Amino acid sequence: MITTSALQVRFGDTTALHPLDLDLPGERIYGLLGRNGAGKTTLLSVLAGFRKPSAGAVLFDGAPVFENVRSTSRICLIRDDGMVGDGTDNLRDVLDMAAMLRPAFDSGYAAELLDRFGLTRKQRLGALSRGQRSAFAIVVGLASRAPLTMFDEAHLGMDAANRQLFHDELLRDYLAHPRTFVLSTHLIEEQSPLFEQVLILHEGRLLLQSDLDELRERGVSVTGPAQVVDDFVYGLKVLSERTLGPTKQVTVFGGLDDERRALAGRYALELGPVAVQDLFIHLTGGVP
Ligand SMILES: Nc1ncnc2c1ncn2[C@@H]1O[C@H](COP(=O)(O)OP(=O)(O)OP(=O)(O)O)[C@@H](O)[C@H]1O
Repeated sequence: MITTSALQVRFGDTTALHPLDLDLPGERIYGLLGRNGAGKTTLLSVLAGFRKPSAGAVLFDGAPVFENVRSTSRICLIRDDGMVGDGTDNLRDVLDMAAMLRPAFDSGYAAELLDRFGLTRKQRLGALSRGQRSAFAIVVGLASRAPLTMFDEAHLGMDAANRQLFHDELLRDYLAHPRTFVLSTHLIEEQSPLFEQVLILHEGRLLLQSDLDELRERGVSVTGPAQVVDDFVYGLKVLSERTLGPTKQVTVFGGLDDERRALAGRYALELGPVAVQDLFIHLTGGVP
């Protein structure tokens, strides 16, 4: 369980995090979303004990995090630069070091993942491509089996197949070894199926904490013949529209009452869950 109380981070005149009270029960997968500069990296850094808060507290399973080795050995933050060691180290050295520092590190699992990402232990960290560096950082993050594992845009540069492998492995290993994951991402549609809960930070404040299912019920997608859809959504709050030939899909904010649902049935319109990305853009102020 992670708890923050009145957690604040300031950089000179900039307040990156306004007093923040969070309660994140353990053994869940959290998605951390926010526009550029919203405070995601700052939050993850203080949760991991990399940075001292300007005020307030962070507790992991009831114990403070900053300068507390007992807590930090159980927390793993993979940063967006993917640098999990010194550039001159080869991957074997980095894995050996991680195994030494992290009580739950599984070297066999790391070897298996390394192989699946097409990496070898002899490669030098500094000589990996951007996507390979991210893949290696993910190997370290997953094999650490840290009770709190956080990935800050860890997929940067990875191709679609490797991102899929990351998502599949994360889910598989989470089910086999339940622990808490926090994933910060801008790939909202791609990663949201992984999330049990979504946190949205906006301008250094927690705008929303919601189960994914509840979030998706905040809107509806309506699909059908363009003119029928336009008539149906008249007067509703439209978040986005997509047209494909004669077919149109419109995302509306808010639920539909029984009368409107019956009407949709009568006109054979297809109703579906809302795209999290559409909601996110709406909730964080729309397209500039
Ligand atoms: N070292 C720093 N010195 C000064 N200001 C900083 C520093 N790090 C972050 N900030 C500021 O704090 C705010 C939050 O930054 P942060 O990196 O946490 O955002 P983010 O949500 O991770 O953004 P992005 O999605 O662009 O990575 C921004 O206004 C940023 O300019």
